[in-house]
Amino acid sequence: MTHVRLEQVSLAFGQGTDRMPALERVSLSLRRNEVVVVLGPSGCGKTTLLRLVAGLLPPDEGRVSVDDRPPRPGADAAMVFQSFRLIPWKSARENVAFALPHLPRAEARARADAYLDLVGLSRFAKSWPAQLSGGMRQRLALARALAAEPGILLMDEPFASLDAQSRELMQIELMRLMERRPATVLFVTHSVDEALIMADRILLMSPRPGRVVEELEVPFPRPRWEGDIRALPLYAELRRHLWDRLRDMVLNDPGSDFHGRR
Ligand SMILES: Nc1ncnc2c1ncn2[C@@H]1O[C@H](COP(=O)(O)OP(=O)(O)OP(=O)(O)O)[C@@H](O)[C@H]1O
Repeated sequence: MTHVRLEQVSLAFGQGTDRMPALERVSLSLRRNEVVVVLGPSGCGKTTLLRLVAGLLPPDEGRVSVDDRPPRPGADAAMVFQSFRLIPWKSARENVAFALPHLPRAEARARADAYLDLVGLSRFAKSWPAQLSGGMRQRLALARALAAEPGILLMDEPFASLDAQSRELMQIELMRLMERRPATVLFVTHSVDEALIMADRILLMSPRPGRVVEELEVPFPRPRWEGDIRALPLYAELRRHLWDRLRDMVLNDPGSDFHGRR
């Protein structure tokens, strides 16, 4: 049942007296096909956490495992970034096919087309990234990640650079995609609303060093795009609670620009 596990993971960056702990004794487990959102202020180690799960960084202490084995970089998980990271001189189809180097070319193109169709970009297979809107580029980045058919999707503030409307539409799009192609999702955001809309479970992290300070099951039924869960009294209550905790963390963090401001 447990897909991803971190046990007492600590990690520091830098050397000697400049050494700074980024994560301290972080333990968590993700169930298969669960959507877990990591919410926390800047610098609390959210991106570092994703890189550990991807197997791109080894922990200094503790253990990271995927299906009880060390994570295999590039094989267990695919990442989606805020900055899209598309190749500007390749078409949409080629951008997706590029993520499938192990497949024969014709098969990679066919798989790319299937995933472009899944995210509603079939008509734009031959377009360059620069010809697409921000929301379309993010859908393309999502198609590229999904085309590798990963068991784990690691999403680093994927919708943060989109306008408010595209962001809400992409949240719904991702939820719909996850119903058709389930994956274990670890999703990083600064947005309390995004966390409450997307998550089965929210992990709240504190900064310097990053620790998981609270775990919250999000009880709203799915699908969440039918009706507006934001109108529910429980939504307002959870939102308030998360905001209060985030604000206190930032105001009490000597490393924050907002330290001490009330
Ligand atoms: N390669 C690195 N070398 C040195 N320090 C690093 C490195 N990567 C991260 N850090 C430091 O580790 C801490 C955690 O960084 P991380 O990027 O994981 O935080 P984050 O929560 O994702 O931040 P943000 O919300 O601002 O993106 C920060 O203090 C950061 O400066």
